Amino acid sequence: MTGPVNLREVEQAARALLDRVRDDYFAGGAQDEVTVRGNESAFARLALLPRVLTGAGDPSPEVTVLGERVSMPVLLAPTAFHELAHPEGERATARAAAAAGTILISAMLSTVAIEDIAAEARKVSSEHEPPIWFQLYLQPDLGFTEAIVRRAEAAGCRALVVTADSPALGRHERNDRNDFHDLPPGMNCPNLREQAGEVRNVVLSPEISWRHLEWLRETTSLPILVKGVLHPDDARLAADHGADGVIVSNHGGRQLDTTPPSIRLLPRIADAVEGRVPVLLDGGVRRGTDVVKALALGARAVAIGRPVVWGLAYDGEAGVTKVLDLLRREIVNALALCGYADPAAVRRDLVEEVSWR
Ligand SMILES: Cc1cc2nc3c(=O)[nH]c(=O)nc-3n(C[C@H](O)[C@H](O)[C@H](O)COP(=O)(O)O)c2cc1C
Ligand SMILES: CCCCCCC(=O)C(=O)O
Repeated sequence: MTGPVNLREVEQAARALLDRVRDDYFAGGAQDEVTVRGNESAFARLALLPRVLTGAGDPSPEVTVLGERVSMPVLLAPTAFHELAHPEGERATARAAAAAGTILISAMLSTVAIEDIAAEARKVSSEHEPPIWFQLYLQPDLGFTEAIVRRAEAAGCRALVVTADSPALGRHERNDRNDFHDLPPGMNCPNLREQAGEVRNVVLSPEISWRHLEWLRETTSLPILVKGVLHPDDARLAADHGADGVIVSNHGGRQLDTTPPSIRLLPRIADAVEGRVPVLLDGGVRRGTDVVKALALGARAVAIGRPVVWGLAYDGEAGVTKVLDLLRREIVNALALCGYADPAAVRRDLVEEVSWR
């Protein structure tokens, strides 16, 4: 294998290529970045306790998420502004996700229109429609929210992911230091056509509530997932309000700093929803063993954010493909070493708190 052999090496290679302002935007988090660091280090504080002589056979990492058969329990988390990482932006990401056979959660704040992202993904396979979900910041202007939902539906998106952890923007001191508050000239967000493509016209409002989710439930027949759930009661409320899934996420430590690492909250949330809806997780996933730990603790699948943009910055479509390929191989290897063939069969007793550190 030439080039990076794991996601950390892709990160290093990408970050060496990015200028300071873009690197800070992608890598950074809120305030002291306690949660950014915690998301990753929490995985290392969980140990794997493998079973032996299970005769499980060759692992297949395929899973089903909301009725979607995907090649592995890893989705691409929504991340904004891919043209900051590579000139092809979300076009390259969409092709890599489609080729890898997994779900791209396309950000509302993409630098390529959702129609063009979907068209790009379709170029990869004429046999089946590549699965794309659309991430939404619910806007107080429901007319605008409805218009963008209709665009996502018409583009063929198969689920909506409502980001619920953003009643305000987290305080990113790196961006303040770099005076980075807007996209560079020539870049915009074409999903915000009615808002002149301007990010500054997006409203992150503390008035958004469960009532808005109810409104969305009545407005669309697409499955809805609520992303950014950290409290078990909110996971229950999401299911009560008609959500079809929850994503345990602290936004990669970019919103409220000092929230717990998402993997720490996963078991409580899985217990709270009692199997009513699938639970997904993102934040700090960098290894196949991280994925297997999340499965054991109750996730149907995980999503990765920064590794995708780092893959994109490293080598465009090929870089994202590399990230997904590396992770897929690691998952197969981790499953085999743990004594499992089927990701859906992984049980909670595979994971233990580290007590020897
Ligand atoms: C550069 C960047 C941009 C992001 N943009 C969005 C976004 O537009 N909408 C959203 O819901 N989450 C966004 N996120 C959060 C991710 O969806 C995800 O929760 C987080 O990146 C997972 O952590 P990880 O980067 O450690 O994998 C963004 C994250 C990053 C790093
Ligand atoms: C005014 C909205 C800015 C959101 C930026 C995208 C995001 O969620 C992130 O960078 O994190």
